[in-house]
Amino acid sequence: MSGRSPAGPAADPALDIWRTLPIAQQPTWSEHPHYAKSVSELGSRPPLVFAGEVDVLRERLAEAAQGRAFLLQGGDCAETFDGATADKISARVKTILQMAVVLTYGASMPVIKMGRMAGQFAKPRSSNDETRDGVTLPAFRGDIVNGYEFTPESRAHDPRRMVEAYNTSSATLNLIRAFTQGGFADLRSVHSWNAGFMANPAHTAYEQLAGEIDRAVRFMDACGADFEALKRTEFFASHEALLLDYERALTRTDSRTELPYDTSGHFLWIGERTRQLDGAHVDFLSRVRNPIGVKLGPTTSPEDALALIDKLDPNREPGRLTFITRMGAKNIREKLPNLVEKVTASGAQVLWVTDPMHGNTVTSENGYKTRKFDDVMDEVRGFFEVHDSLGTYPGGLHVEMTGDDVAECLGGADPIRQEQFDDLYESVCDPRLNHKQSLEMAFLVSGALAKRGVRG
Ligand SMILES: O=C[C@H](O)[C@H](O)COP(=O)(O)O
Ligand SMILES: C=C(OP(=O)(O)O)C(=O)O
Ligand SMILES: [Mn+2]
Repeated sequence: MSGRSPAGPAADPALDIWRTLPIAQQPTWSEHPHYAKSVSELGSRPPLVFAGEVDVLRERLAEAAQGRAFLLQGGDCAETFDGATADKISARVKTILQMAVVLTYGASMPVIKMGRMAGQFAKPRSSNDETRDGVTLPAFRGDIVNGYEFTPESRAHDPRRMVEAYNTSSATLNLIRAFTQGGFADLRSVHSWNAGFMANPAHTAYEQLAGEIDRAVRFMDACGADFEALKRTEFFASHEALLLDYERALTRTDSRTELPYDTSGHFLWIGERTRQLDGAHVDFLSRVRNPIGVKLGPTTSPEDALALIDKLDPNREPGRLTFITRMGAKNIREKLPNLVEKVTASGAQVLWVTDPMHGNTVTSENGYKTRKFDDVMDEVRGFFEVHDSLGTYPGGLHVEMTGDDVAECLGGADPIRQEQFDDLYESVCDPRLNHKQSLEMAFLVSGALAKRGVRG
């Protein structure tokens, strides 16, 4: 792969300007005895991704920004060290590949496959603390910062966890690369996995679409399509670039271009809670060459969006900037049009993606953080409606999902009920769509994409 990065963090002093700016949602560990050693250890480790791969992704996202590809980005809210098992990783990759086949058929265009994987370990929180039975401890901020177990030892912020996050990301990425490059991703096998979903009587509504995909695959086979080439697929890694100690230490100068790339993942996004225009996150990410996403919640003004474009994509380069809107089903039809209109009128060509999860979180009657499948789908429909009415392109889907049979989100055709939460709720942060709910969403979105038709 081209784009080797020399060892050691990039030396450019501009990459440290963020240290002088207001910064939200960081651990308190700079005085920790292992802080300096952990950061320097990360700085000497090999990059997790290569600059050349990052450039390929930027080109793919540029296609999507121009209406010629669709982004599917999915994975855990919070990956965990214990959850990095072969079974769980492969189930998640498999589910994303299954969803992608269904979406590719509906969209009649390439689907860019991206995991919230191999680095999604840091969590912004609403509160610094958590209280249980009268005991207050620091909130869980993701395995890269502290442990989920509710004890003072586990909840203490420990910088050595950054090195463990790197090692876990490396193992995860190694397995993802093996799966997606080693024959596992063969289009025919991926399609055949969907037969399991279709065998469930709850899913008969999707029979026609599944039948059409089946005939299309058999038609390609009969025509002698080069299935050798379809045995491999591109798969990109992404996470929220929240923990700037980690991101900075993994930023390297690309030997081809002499430009800085954050080699912790191909695509990095700035969260809703850390997108302050004069804050550390926007500054740091403005200085790396990776494609960048920004989450936009319902309070985002068009002026905010335009200022973010000026800072993060001053050259108006398609593929550089993705806006991931997470408005909530109740808000999207009211709030999104103005943003899209003003951004489009400015001449910027960002990629618009919907995150239908984070604006739709509620607490179930029995006390679990959950989301209703119907609300999630309503936001997706609203996203399509808004873009259709403005003549702009709804370019992707960002979801919290797993390949496992968990019960965390309510509803779906084979409905999850809150009574199942006690036994099957596994997430350490936000509720994810389970395997079946994820596939169901893919069928529904595929139908919506097919209805739009290919618009040149
Ligand atoms: O994933 C997103 C945030 O980290 C999460 O929704 C915050 O959750 P909290 O409100 O429970 O802190
Ligand atoms: C923290 C997240 O989202 P947001 O920044 O949109 O709240 C997330 O994607 O898990
Ligand atoms: Mn989340």
